[in-house]
Amino acid sequence: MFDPVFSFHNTQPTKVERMSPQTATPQDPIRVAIVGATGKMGTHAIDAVSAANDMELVATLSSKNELTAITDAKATHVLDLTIPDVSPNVVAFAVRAGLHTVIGTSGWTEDKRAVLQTQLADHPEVGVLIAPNFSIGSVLATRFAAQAAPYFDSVEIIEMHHPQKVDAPSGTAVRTAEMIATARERAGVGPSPDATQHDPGHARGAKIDGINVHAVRLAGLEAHQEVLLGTPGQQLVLRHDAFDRASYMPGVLLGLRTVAARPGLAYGLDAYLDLDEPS
Ligand SMILES: NC(=O)C1=CN([C@@H]2O[C@H](COP(=O)(O)OP(=O)(O)OC[C@H]3O[C@@H](n4cnc5c(N)ncnc54)[C@H](OP(=O)(O)O)[C@@H]3O)[C@@H](O)[C@H]2O)C=CC1
Ligand SMILES: O=C(O)C1=N[C@H](C(=O)O)C[C@H](O)C1
Repeated sequence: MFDPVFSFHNTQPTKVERMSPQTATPQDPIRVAIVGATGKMGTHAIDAVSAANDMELVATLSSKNELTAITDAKATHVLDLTIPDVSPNVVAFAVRAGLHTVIGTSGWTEDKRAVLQTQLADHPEVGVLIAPNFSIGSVLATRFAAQAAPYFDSVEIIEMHHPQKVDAPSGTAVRTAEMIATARERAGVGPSPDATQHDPGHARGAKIDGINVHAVRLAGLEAHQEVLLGTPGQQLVLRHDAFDRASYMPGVLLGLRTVAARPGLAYGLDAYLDLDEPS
């Protein structure tokens, strides 16, 4: 049944909506510490968490703070919006402290996720969400791309971002490539045809799980991605545009509201959404 607490549209649930059906008493507020609070995502997240009446913003950290500020503030949840080199350290601290953690930071490679799994094994009650993208449009575009990918000979990804972005390719592009590769492998579809033999400057992009990913950094852009799918005589283009960081905030709140009920590691916000598996 539809649960308003899990709705993308409901960024302001009332206390009544958050009552447990068993006890019919309001739940304690979610005590959130934001790490990376001075950043572009962090400043939006401060507003979103502060405006949510089922949450309390108890700590805001930047590179200048010790992580112990999180536990000093008695946070129950950590929202990590930092940089790829720092995020694993923040998350390891949070998991050790038994705090549910939502990660928006990019750069969570398979190796880093494996280390996190071992850390979580010692804290089985803790929930962690790695969300490469919090916006519903992007999550759906990635799912649609994975669904379509087995039906086309060729697939390539172009991600386009603002020039302040420190990592490439984007976490969203990596996740999209992984899901496309899995869907094609399950369907027994081989690699995209490509006669390229000489490419000393890597003009064909990075290969992520066998999928070519191209990264553009352009002043004036925010966060955009196209998945190009081609087969003789036709092309399908799946494009998502995030024009504003406000697009991520319903997903941030959904993650914070859900993570405690999902112990262990979830990868991708789609894990918290009721979506059909791509075929
Ligand atoms: N999942 C999603 O939907 C989205 C994810 N992102 C990702 O979120 C991350 C943050 O993006 P954005 O806000 O644009 O980045 P910014 O560069 O604007 O912010 C980075 C933040 O990290 C902080 N930071 C840096 N080093 C440390 C440290 N050692 N300890 C604690 N905090 C530190 C910075 O603090 P200080 O001010 O002190 O330097 C700053 O607050 C990126 O990985 C980005 O790709 C972005 C958009 C959407
Ligand atoms: O740095 C950004 O801006 C973004 N980062 C995330 C990523 O790496 O995919 C999400 C979105 O693309 C915006």
